[in-house]
Amino acid sequence: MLSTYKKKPAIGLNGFAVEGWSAIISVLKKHSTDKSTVVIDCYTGISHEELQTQITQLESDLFIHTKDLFIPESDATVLTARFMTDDVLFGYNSNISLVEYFDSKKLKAAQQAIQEAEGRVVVFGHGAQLVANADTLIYADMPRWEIQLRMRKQEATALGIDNRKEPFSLQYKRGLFNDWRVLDKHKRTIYEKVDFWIDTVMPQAPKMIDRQTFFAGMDKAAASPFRVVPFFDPAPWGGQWMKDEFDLESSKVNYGWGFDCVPEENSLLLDVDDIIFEMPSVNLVYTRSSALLGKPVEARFGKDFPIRFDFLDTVDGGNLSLQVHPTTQYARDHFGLPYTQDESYYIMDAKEDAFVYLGLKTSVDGEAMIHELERAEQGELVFDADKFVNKIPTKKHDHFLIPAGTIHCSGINAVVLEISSTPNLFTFKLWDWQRLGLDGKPRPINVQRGKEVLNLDCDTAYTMTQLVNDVEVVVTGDGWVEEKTGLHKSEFIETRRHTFSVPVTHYTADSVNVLNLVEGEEIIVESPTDDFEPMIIHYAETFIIPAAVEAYRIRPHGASVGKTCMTIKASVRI
Ligand SMILES: O=P(O)(O)OC[C@H]1O[C@@H](O)[C@@H](O)[C@@H](O)[C@@H]1O
Repeated sequence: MLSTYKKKPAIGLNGFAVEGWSAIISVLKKHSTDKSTVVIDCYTGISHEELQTQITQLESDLFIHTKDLFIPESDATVLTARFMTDDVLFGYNSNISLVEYFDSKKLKAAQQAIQEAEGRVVVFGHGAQLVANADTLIYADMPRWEIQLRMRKQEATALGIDNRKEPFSLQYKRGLFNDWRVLDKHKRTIYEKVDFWIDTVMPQAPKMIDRQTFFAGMDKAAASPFRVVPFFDPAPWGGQWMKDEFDLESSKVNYGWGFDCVPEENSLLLDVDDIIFEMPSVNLVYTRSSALLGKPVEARFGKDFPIRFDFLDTVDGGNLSLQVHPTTQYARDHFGLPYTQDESYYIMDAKEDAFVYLGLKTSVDGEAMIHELERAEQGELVFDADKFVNKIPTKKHDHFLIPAGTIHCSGINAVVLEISSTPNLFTFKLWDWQRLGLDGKPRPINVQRGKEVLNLDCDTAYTMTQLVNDVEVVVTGDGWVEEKTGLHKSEFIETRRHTFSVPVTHYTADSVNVLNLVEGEEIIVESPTDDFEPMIIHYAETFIIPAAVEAYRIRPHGASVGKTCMTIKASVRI
């Protein structure tokens, strides 16, 4: 099948961009005099070797790598121990500042040496900006998805610690709970000062843009519909649907995950006069939060993008683990999360035998179920999910609402579009069907945590009335219908489904909108007042409308003209 799904969406603009190390070095040489201080700060995941080799071409009289000014690894381990915890999966959100990684004596000595230096000074590494007043400040950034790939290949060192030999889950835990928080906090303070941004996602094929181009990209993205770059990953339960539908690499055994809108992990592409510059999309959230999120959303969530869209493909795969997510208070107490992992499953596609496990059967003895789960965790019995949990047949366009604390999982042969709050690691697996993870080992089960958050009052009646297809028509017009499909009243996301064969006008109403074309081949998103360039969207593509857009119009386009299309739209309840 010919796929129309675009895997590399980019925001087009004119500006300054160069590619290749020799072009980058020559721009930097021109930009800095022989007596100036050039500072190259960076995120984790970059190749320190590649960068350092190239930077030495700047011919400095004094070269400082911040790793030589850091506290020893053993001290960095102690510094972060409280946030890393002993749990194999979960840490606690760190509040460490980057400056705490520096040995204060070494830092002072370096600053003294810089003052006394006569020629060009180059400072490179994490936190380089904290060492010297830069005449030229460069930032080598890296999207989190690429960092994860490099962690798996043991190519990414952590902040102040070389943990490449650790299992991926521990490397990721350190990134998520500590390093990325520390580095993001620092990056948020220097956006306005950075003269040049370097993209080294493709080894030995770097790109560089300047400050004006960076902000022009941010301004354009915050004022028009845009997409982030989706990424796909296999899973123990992964399926075959996305492979065909999105034309993914056929040699992979399966694809379970499709992350289509997780701005803290996805990339954003700027197409600067045909040079494609890749950066973490969270840069947009950090620099243009009020235009993107909307002021009331920013007031509540700060610079967090609160909505996540992703696909879970189990077609010819397996059941997800039977699981539950922490309540808000549990997530605060145990992980330092400001809000928890509330979810919903919108069914994109389903085979005849597809189903979802959701909520407890009426009259189930919750304590007895937990006891059996505990015994199953010990390998003493095979847990009989059907005895305790509602197994609900599902079809295309069903919407299941999954507030935290609800026992759930999608079964085999479905394609779920998860429309959820952003946190996505906080899954307490209760039962994993005696299956191994992709690494050949059983995945960690968390009945002990799960039993503390399970909502035992969520029985069949509650599930069927409150969590399954709680759909209400909001308004209809000639050729279109708008329905409210969720989420549950205890979740902060509102979802509206539009079924239409004619143009429909939408209003952001002070909240970022995230949409997906769940039916139909192609639509076009336009500004009723010509404020942004029209954007074409294909089946299953997720797209983001910044709150500042205010009004936008969607109509069937191309092959879909005259046909009925459907979008699902998520926004934050204000
Ligand atoms: O945890 P597994 O079994 O891989 O399930 C896959 C995923 O299911 C979804 O519902 C989410 O809750 C994820 O957080 C979870 O990880």
